[in-house]
Amino acid sequence: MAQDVHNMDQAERKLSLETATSSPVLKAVRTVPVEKAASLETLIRGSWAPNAVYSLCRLGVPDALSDDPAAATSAADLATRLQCSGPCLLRLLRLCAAYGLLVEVDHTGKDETVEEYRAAAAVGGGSSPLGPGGHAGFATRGADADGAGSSGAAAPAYGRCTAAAAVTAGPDTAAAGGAPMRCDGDGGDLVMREEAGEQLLERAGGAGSSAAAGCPPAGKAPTPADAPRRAAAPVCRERQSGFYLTDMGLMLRESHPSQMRWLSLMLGLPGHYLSRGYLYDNVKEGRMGFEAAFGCDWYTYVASHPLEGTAFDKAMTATSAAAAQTVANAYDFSRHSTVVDVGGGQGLLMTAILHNHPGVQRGYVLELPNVVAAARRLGQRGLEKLHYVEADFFKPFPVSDVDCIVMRLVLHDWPDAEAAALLRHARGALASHGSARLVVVEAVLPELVTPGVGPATVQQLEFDMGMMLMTSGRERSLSEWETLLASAGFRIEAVMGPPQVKVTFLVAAPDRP
Ligand SMILES: C[S@@+](CC[C@H](N)C(=O)[O-])C[C@H]1O[C@@H](n2cnc3c(N)ncnc32)[C@H](O)[C@@H]1O
Repeated sequence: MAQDVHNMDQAERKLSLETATSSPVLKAVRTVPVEKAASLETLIRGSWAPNAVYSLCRLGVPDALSDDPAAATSAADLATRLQCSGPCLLRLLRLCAAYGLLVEVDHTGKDETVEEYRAAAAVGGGSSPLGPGGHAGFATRGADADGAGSSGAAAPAYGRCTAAAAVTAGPDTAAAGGAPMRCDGDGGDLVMREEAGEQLLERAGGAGSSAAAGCPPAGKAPTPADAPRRAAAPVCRERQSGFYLTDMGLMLRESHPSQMRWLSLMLGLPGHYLSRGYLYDNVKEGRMGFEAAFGCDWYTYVASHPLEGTAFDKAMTATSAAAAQTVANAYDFSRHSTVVDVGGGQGLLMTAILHNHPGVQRGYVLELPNVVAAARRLGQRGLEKLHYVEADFFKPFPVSDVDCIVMRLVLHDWPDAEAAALLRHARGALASHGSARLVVVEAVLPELVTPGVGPATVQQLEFDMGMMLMTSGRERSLSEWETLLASAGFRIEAVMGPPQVKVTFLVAAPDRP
């Protein structure tokens, strides 16, 4: 009979795997070390990071949270300001704090350690009032050491939790949908634990300690005399004063020049997030996952979804910032008089080219009408040479006799047939003199993926999945780039740039100028 591996501990699982592999029936099956199962589980579960950061940004946490540890805020206070669920926000903040990059918990307060809590509880005659885990950010001020604030506020009734529910969360917690504590008041030892974002005070066994821990027996209403006892066992005190933003978290603020917030919004909004659920359909049917999910292509979709459209355009700009300088510095655009950035987004790369190469006389950004409108609203002051041109790059370009065409992260959006069509239009727009060039800035995949490829290659392969799902596009190896470019009349002259994701660039010349 099949064993239930979910209920086995690691040793049992290993044994079971070994038994299975020594069985004559299964002898072809290799022994799999248990650690590999753990790695596989990690891979399967994946990371919550994109969704967590997206939610953080969408809620407005980076703008509401201080970056000063001294001004750390409880989740409950923050939730009140942001009008969201305190317990849920607490859990989200804890996860982000665990990721260790965006948010930290202030540990500098004077609050007691777990041991001190236990000692305090023992002095008061109770045991283990604090359950596993801290409870940072809960506004549990009802039982400060001096007893102040442990009001006999109307106790919410939770099952058998009656009188002692007077040990409630502070007033701000309630406003934030916070966590009143519950307790069984029938004489067992009391421990706190967390469940569904709430702190629970519950009976762990033993007798007679509940009152000492602050809970009168069930059915007995709290009396003023209960207050000092609650104070003696400080089950309700915050251990940590709250959360604050790290330097990296600061970059997620709306006003931060890096604009990285938009990348997290783009990746967390339905267009990107839901289409991942269609990976199977994409592979099974060869049909673009995005279209299976939304019934249209990505660019049609963003034209009628302004938040996603804006997030996409700004995310492109945000992730282009470093690359724009790299590209503008690494290739000598000053050899050309007219440069066109096809699908150039909001014009960041063209701006860098014009700044770095005063010899360039005119810079054009060819883009879809909605992107051009948004880019014009942004405005690039002092750049008279920069022109935004509405265009559909699947039609002949509205510019001609161009010295240099640059395309960054445009061709990877499209399958070979469309990419070749686009390239033919580019070929048609280039001047016929011998120095006209096409500069393609894209990732270059290895020809062969060997074991132990580095994180940059893994990232490229992940981008490849994204392209497949979102636009039927693809990342390409050098030989694939050669074939594609040749099909539109170009030959690669040079492969330049650091071997990093998306900043390798291919300089191509028309094969018959
Ligand atoms: C992946 S983004 C790259 C943007 C920019 N080159 C960069 O590096 O940040 C592709 C760009 O192609 C533009 N685009 C898509 N379809 C287009 C079309 N048919 N005609 C013109 N531009 C188009 C999109 O608006 C988008 O800005």
